[in-house]
Amino acid sequence: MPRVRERSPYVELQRDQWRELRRSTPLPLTAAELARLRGLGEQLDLTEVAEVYLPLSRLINLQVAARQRLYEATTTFLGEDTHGTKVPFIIGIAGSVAVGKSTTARILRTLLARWPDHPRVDLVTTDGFLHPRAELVRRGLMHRKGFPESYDRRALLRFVTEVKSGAEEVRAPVYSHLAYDILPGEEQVVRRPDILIVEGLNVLQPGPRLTVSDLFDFSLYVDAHTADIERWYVERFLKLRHTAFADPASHFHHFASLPDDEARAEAQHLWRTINGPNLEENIRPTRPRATLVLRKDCDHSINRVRLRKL
Ligand SMILES: Nc1ncnc2c1ncn2[C@@H]1O[C@H](COP(=O)(O)OP(=O)(O)OP(=O)(O)O)[C@@H](O)[C@H]1O
Ligand SMILES: CC(C)(CO)[C@@H](O)C(=O)NCCC(=O)O
Repeated sequence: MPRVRERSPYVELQRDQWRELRRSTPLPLTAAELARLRGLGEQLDLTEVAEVYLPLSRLINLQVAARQRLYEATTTFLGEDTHGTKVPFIIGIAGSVAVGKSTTARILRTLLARWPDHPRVDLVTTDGFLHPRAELVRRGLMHRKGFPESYDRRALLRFVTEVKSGAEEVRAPVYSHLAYDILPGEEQVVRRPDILIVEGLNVLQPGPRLTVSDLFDFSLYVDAHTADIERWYVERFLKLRHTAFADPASHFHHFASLPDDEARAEAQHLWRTINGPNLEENIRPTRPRATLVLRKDCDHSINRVRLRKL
């Protein structure tokens, strides 16, 4: 049985306990589809989808229905009629750079969209809400990319508020890792999804005013030991030399021809000066706020789950 910590709002489950909670949820994904969703360096296989992501998909499906009933309770109280309106269910996914958030987000998006009750699932990453490079330079923030102040937090809050309010069309800016900048003129359009997933380093940050996390109906934190995440970051950087960095248009193209030891030193420098401090100072402190923490082992596999029950 799941172990319940006394006087704790959380319940911790080992993977073999968690996987039982899938019940009869079917696996609607093939190995080929999974390969397309898997990020560079991720190890995730169909067994992990079945054992970890299907129970999660079932839990969220139950919570979407419950959230709708809660919304209807408030409209009844106000003496209004919902006219069958559904409020988009908002999911936040937080965690360090290189922990595998974007793979988690893509898998979850695909699985949730296969339930007949909520087929329209959109995914946005907060990368699009980074200030453009010129603005970061102007504010002296080029070495703080990914820190809370490097984002246009007001624009992100406005975006999610509009989606949740049922706006017909809401637009988000688009970031490119290749350009290391926002792409001028490009946008992502979101049209009344049943579920919106918002993935980003700092999405669980609280604030003195309303923040985007206040609009989340469910949130996930992808967690691992810092030393493992640093290693994954450096290994990914080494691999990117042969893929993304090889493109002459890449901001990091000058790293493509670096030998292993020099590339490793560059990656470690970026980690130790930017991404590591951001994890310790800003990202990990938000972990207690997440509805669910997915804990990864040194080989990327998810071995433990912590659910906020209360
Ligand atoms: N400099 C880069 N050039 C090209 N692609 C990159 C670069 N950095 C990261 N990527 C790719 O972009 C994707 C998302 O990376 P990003 O840094 O936004 O998220 P992350 O949090 O580091 O990754 P993850 O999703 O693994 O947690 C990853 O699949 C990664 O391979
Ligand atoms: C765009 C972010 C902030 C988040 O995805 C990150 O990938 C980033 O660019 N961090 C800055 C340091 C680095 O290049 O890894």
